[in-house]
Amino acid sequence: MSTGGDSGTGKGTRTGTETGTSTSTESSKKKLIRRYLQFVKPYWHYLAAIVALGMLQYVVPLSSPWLTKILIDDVLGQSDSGWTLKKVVVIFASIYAMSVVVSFFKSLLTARLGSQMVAFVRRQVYEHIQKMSQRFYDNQQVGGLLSRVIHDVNGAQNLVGNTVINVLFDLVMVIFAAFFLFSLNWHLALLSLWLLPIYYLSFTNLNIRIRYASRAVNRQMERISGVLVERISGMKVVQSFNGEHTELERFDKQTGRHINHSLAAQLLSNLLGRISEIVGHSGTLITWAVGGAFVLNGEMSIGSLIAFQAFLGQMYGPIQRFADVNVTVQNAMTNIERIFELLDVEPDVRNKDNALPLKSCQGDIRFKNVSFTYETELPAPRTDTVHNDPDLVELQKPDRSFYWYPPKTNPTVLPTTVESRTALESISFHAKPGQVVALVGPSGAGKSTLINFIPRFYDADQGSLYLDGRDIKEYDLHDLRKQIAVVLQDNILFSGTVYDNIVYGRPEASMNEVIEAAKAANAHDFIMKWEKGYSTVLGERGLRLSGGQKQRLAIARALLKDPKILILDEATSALDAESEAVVTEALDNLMKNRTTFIIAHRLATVVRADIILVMDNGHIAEHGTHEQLLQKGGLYRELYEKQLKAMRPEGLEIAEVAAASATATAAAAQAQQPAPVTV
Ligand SMILES: Nc1ncnc2c1ncn2[C@@H]1O[C@H](COP(=O)(O)OP(=O)(O)OP(=O)(O)O)[C@@H](O)[C@H]1O
Repeated sequence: MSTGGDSGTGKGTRTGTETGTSTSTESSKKKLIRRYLQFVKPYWHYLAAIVALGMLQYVVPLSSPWLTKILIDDVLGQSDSGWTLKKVVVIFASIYAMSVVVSFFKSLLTARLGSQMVAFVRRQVYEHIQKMSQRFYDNQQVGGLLSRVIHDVNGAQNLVGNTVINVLFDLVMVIFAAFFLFSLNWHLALLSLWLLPIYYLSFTNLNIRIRYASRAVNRQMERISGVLVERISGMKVVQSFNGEHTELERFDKQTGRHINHSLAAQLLSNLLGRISEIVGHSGTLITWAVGGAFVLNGEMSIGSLIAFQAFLGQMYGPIQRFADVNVTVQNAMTNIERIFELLDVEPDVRNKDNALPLKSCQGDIRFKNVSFTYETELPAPRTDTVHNDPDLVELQKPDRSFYWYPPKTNPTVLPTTVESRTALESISFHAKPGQVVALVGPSGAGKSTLINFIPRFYDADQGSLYLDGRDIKEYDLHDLRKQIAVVLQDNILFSGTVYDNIVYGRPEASMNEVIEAAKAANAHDFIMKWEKGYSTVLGERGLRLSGGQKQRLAIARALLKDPKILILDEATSALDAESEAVVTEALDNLMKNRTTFIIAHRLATVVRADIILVMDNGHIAEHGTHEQLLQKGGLYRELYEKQLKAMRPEGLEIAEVAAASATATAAAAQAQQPAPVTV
């Protein structure tokens, strides 16, 4: 076991690997925003229109103080400047009307920009995670991933949401307001704005803490969804062990932490808002006191003072609004960080640049010195808590010093440990086209791991795999997988109709081909017994079907694909005798003329296999045909006798069971002469 990671110095050191959603090396806020803008780029025309409308919208707050000044000094003060009450009111009315129309369209476009961008980003994230190998999924909780695809993508949208965009316009207005303030009375402007640097320092120093709290909020949300998805899918286990109370307690604890982090962010933001309020009020007080004195001394007109106050409001108003929406902004920034963290993880099973197309193949498979180690990345156990709770809060905090400059807010890397487990060591064998390779051996021996290399669910750490004499990594991954069908023990059927599930094997297949495949898989008859036949809708993961029915649909799906290579986890143990017979027949149909790798559970399969690989502790302990291995008297014979013993009815000797089993499989065995084993 080795440890890695960073204990929270704020330096993102790990780059993307598939062992986890490691932290992006993109560090600065600017880079983050620049990357984020790539998401906005396809919708630049919306953005341009929003900016144009935003500019128009600010005609109201910018022109109102001037018009008010004119109203007070020129119209009500009855100067002879040519302004009339009617003129001023008409201009006010036109500006207000324009503002309403502009606001309407701006909100409409902002909403459109947000929702289209969300769909675009979500698609990119989904496309990316589909490219990931199993190594990536080994280290992920489904709910955690969901949280990124749904929650973080939604949050990231807030950066182009109405409130935030308004704040950006507000900031532009601050510049205009400052200009008008200085042009009205620069002495007063300097006096009323001197508190701004204090606000800036408070802002930068509180902001980093808000960002850290937001990160903790999002990570905690990821944990909550991870556990929720796991527990909801395993509700049967929860209920059967009366685990509801414990689960609720855990949920309360997790959501409690989420609330605490959210409240911390809110509190900090609130504090910032109030500091900005104090600064704003102080500016206003100074203006009334000093500006009032100026008016009394005749150095300033009443209209100018009122206009000055209005512009000052437009200066401090946006600053305060920004402090208030800062939580949303910081949260959106951490959502974006988390999306990039995911997008930066490079898939470790990739297509070569000039990969060979593979239209058809013979199905000749050779493993040469293949070794593999699983690496599981886990959160480092905490040592500083009483309960050592695995999903406990963040360790990362900004260091405590007060910054006299804007502090860096690089994402931190959570400390992790990597557990390594060698699953296969130096595996070599050769399966000729059409041969059946049976994998037998004790639990945990490495049988499932071995078959995962053929469709490249994983790539071997050492050694190579050859298909028709070429390294499989040279072939186009998509083409390679077209040649292979996988039927697993726990076959997953998707929500949809029976037809949808079978045609998934080859989407361009005709209805007749689907029916033929279902017939060969012994599934047609039970499908036709249902009122809606092939249009019957299956529940999530095909829950409405029995184990045998599910398996036969999965076999039909594989048959429709018509692959040259077949991978089977032959699970018939859960089936009753009748189902086993029909599933066995379906499997036999499926295996015809294909190179088949089968994790064999039934004696009949093992006996008939061309090559039996007896796996033990990541090695091939023995190999050969059934007879050869029996004669050898090693691990295979031991396993074989154990299985016979388990099958033995009361009072029957092992030899008699073996004879019965041999008779049962004799016909099939005769049809298929064992081929010489080449290992
Ligand atoms: N995703 C994984 N991450 C870490 N270790 C794993 C993973 N999958 C399997 N292992 C480990 O690799 C070893 C081989 O497992 P594998 O599933 O290949 O065995 P198996 O022979 O198929 O067992 P079984 O017959 O019980 O299914 C075991 O020690 C197992 O704990």
